Amino acid sequence: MIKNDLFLRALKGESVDRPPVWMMRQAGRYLPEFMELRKKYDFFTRCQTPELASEITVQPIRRYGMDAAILFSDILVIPQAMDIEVQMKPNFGPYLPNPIRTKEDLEKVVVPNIQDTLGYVMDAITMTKEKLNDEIPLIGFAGSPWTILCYCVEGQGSKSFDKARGFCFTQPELAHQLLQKITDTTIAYLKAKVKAGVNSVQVFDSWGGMLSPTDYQEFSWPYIQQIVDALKDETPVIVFGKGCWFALKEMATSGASAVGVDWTCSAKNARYLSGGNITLQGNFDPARLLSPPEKIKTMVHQMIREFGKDKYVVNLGHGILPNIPLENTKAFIDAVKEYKE
Ligand SMILES: Cc1c2[nH]c(c1CCC(=O)O)Cc1[nH]c(c(CCC(=O)O)c1C)Cc1[nH]c(c(CCC(=O)O)c1C)Cc1[nH]c(c(C)c1CCC(=O)O)C2
Repeated sequence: MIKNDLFLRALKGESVDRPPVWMMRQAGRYLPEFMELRKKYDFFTRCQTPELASEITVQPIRRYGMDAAILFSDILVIPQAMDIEVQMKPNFGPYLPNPIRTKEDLEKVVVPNIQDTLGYVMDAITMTKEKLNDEIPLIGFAGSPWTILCYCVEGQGSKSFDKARGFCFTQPELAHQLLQKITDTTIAYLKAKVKAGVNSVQVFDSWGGMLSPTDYQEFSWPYIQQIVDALKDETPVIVFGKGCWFALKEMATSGASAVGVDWTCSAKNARYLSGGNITLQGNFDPARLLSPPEKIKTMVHQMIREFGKDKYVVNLGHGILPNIPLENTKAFIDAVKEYKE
């Protein structure tokens, strides 16, 4: 039994005294204690060593006391497990030297055995659960199949993922085959995470907003729906799509427990588009955390009033930026804890 279950109650839609709070990318580069470990170990060593991954996961909790922890890992461990080489290059980001562009490339992509390839993630979950000692829930995550395809085809990060989108329109059959392989792997992966002890999972469709609303319905949404269908009876599922306000209705009626929104969609509009009944999560502009702490508190209280304290999880609209002062993050979290109707 988890002592602080605010987050899980909000996902169930129960009434709470104040909404729960966590931050996307809360285990990250804005924390000096994270930067210390980053000096000593490269990115995938940090992901693959359960002692390090679990330590990094609890670092922000120790400092700020969020209402949920998110396991330190990356969405790109999935392509890695599928035999696609992924490097994390300093000052560059993800780099996949052999991107998937042809039928031959696709044939080499495997749907792996999860325990053999990603067993280290399950070990990190076990170790993190011990460290958290049932104080707060632990969130597991995966990228959406479309967002993973973006990296697999583009071979690196991009502002618009032109090659990935081009692949879908020039070779749609291959695109669907790749999306299905990623989906099958992701479902098995998330089920293993639940078995290992995570209390909820979030699907990050970080690049869903690169697609037109019509193409989203072909290349992204059906695969996320498969994941929700496969997981929803085992754990609460959160679907977050960056720039995907147009899909809020599908998301809200998919069987997911909550839907994440970014800051380009107002609370009012998000409630309207999602039908008004589902738990929403978001959507503070990450750059707003550069405001003075007192201002942050005012803005957070305003945001809670706009979303309403119930059926709401306070979060950023995307990941925290590396240059956010520590006291500003503290102001964000404290503002939620101090909130009173
Ligand atoms: C698109 C995406 C990726 N990874 C992720 C996404 C989806 C969420 C989002 O859109 O922000 C998800 C992710 N990546 C990481 C987490 C950890 C858990 C958390 O605190 O939220 C999560 C949930 C750690 C990480 N993943 C990465 C870092 C920074 C690199 C480092 O620590 O050396 C961290 C803390 C590396 C990464 N990983 C990825 C990129 C583009 C980069 C490099 C860009 C950058 O530097 O920010 C891919």
